[in-house]
Amino acid sequence: MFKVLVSDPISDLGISLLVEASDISIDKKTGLSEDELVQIIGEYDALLVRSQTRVTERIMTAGKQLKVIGRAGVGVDNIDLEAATKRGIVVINAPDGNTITTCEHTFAMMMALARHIPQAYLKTVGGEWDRKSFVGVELRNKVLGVLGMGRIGSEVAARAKAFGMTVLGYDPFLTEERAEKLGVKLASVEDVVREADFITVHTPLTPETRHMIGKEQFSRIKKGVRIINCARGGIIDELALVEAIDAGIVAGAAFDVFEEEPPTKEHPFLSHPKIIVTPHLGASTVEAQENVAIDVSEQLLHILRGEPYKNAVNMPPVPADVLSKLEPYFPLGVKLGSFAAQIASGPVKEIVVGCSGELADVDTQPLTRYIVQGVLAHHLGSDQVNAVNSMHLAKTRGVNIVVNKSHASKGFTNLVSVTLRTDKEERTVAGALLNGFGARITQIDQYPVDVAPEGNLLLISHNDKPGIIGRVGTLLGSNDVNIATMQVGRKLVGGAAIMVLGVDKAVPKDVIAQVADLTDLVTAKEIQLY
Ligand SMILES: NC(=O)c1ccc[n+]([C@@H]2O[C@H](COP(=O)([O-])OP(=O)(O)OC[C@H]3O[C@@H](n4cnc5c(N)ncnc54)[C@H](O)[C@@H]3O)[C@@H](O)[C@H]2O)c1
Ligand SMILES: O=C(O)[C@H](O)COP(=O)(O)O
Repeated sequence: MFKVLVSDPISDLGISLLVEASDISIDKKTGLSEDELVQIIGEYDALLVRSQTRVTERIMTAGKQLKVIGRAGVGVDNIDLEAATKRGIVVINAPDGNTITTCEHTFAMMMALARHIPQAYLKTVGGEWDRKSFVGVELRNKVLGVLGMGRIGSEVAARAKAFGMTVLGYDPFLTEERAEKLGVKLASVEDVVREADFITVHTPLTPETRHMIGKEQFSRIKKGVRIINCARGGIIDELALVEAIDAGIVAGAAFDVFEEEPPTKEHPFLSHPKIIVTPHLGASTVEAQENVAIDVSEQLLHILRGEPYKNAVNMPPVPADVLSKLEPYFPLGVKLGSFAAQIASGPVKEIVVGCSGELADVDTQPLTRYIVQGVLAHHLGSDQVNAVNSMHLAKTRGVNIVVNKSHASKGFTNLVSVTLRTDKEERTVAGALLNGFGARITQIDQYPVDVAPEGNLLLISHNDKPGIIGRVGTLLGSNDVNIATMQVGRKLVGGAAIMVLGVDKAVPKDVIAQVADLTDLVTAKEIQLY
């Protein structure tokens, strides 16, 4: 008999599959503290949660029998994935079940914002008949900017067209062809900021999307814009937004999510007349809750019964003999993928994985999964992509995967390479494991290099002229950026060259811009590998 603990409010109908299973016993105990969960988790084989329960390492350590954590919903930012993976606990989610519901909530918020419905309701039930203060705007003929064109963003775009809106879409994986299919104009964040009358965000919260609409964007944003966030708190800078509304730049905002949930009573959104809020209700419909609970219950049963399953967001099973040969290359694969994703511009269309040397004789499919994970995680969020779901995600986003194998490995025992083909360019990174030195990046595009793939790196392309290294060093030094390592690579004396600097901390964006402005510099790009 497997014991399942349900620790958040989850649809009864959705989990009826579990309730009716003869080999499952279910306990529902919601609203428990971490201490209370630690006390009881030891007797359970599975834990079923939404976003309220924070599944910490402490809880997992106490969960000696725990085999699976099921998230009835999309985001797994409340679950310590690393701790789960370390303990071999499979984490599964239900990414599709609440897409439509959240899309519809986005429209509910957009229309409530356009027509001041919450404010008008409050006055009316308070006994006032105020028909002057709440003149709204139509959606028809307005420009909607959608940042994040994944599951929810694409559904929002489709419905916006029915309202007669022009949709500008931005997503690192959105190609011209897909945009055309969706009836969306492919745009940049900058286009959206300058042109949109309504902006809605549908990305995960990642280092890249954090404050993607912040002070800087508000300084250029179209006057009178209205902003909606039904994705994750923190994608829009909350304080900068309040300032922009108070300055008369932004007309209003509708938020379902907050940087800190629940927000404190003093949070400026809660008393602002032009901001409407809901308490993270995006996924809260009868239908969505049934869908996600059914999805996650089905998978949970498969895992407990030792059957194949989908949507695991953490650990992939790899056969022991393959694992022993490939495992040392997994972290290198993720970093090569991430490095390539960070230097390539434009939507990725194809990932070409090269495995040469002794690896040519091994089934390198698991390694490919890690490389693809590295590429996708940069854009989709590291909590959403892992070696189990990376190939599936690449497929659903129309990214083609090609694997080339060869015994010729340029003097290395094994050489792993990643080439990204985008709409705009082709970029290559290769690496190897060197005896006594660990993982190294051995090639960036056509340049041979020797770089440890870790921490903050600065990749500079420049003309091979005397004095350039000194100018870069002086500029970074004067901005308190310490250079820990340096590598230069070139093909021809005096020709195009690259410089890879390892720096002790993240380099501020304005300093990178100053580096890029130096004479004989072509491009400067920061890469973070953790
Ligand atoms: N409010 C709620 O209750 C609720 C409900 C469901 C989902 N969500 C959240 O909504 C978000 C979207 O969910 P989804 O199911 O559509 O996810 P998804 O993975 O299908 O889509 C996210 C998209 O964001 C894109 N993206 C990543 N970085 C980007 C960037 N810098 N700029 C532009 N786009 C970028 C990705 O390429 C991807 O296509 C997630 O954060 C999810 O957790 C919230
Ligand atoms: O990521 C999600 O699925 C949503 O944020 C919904 O979260 P919830 O299940 O707590 O409503």
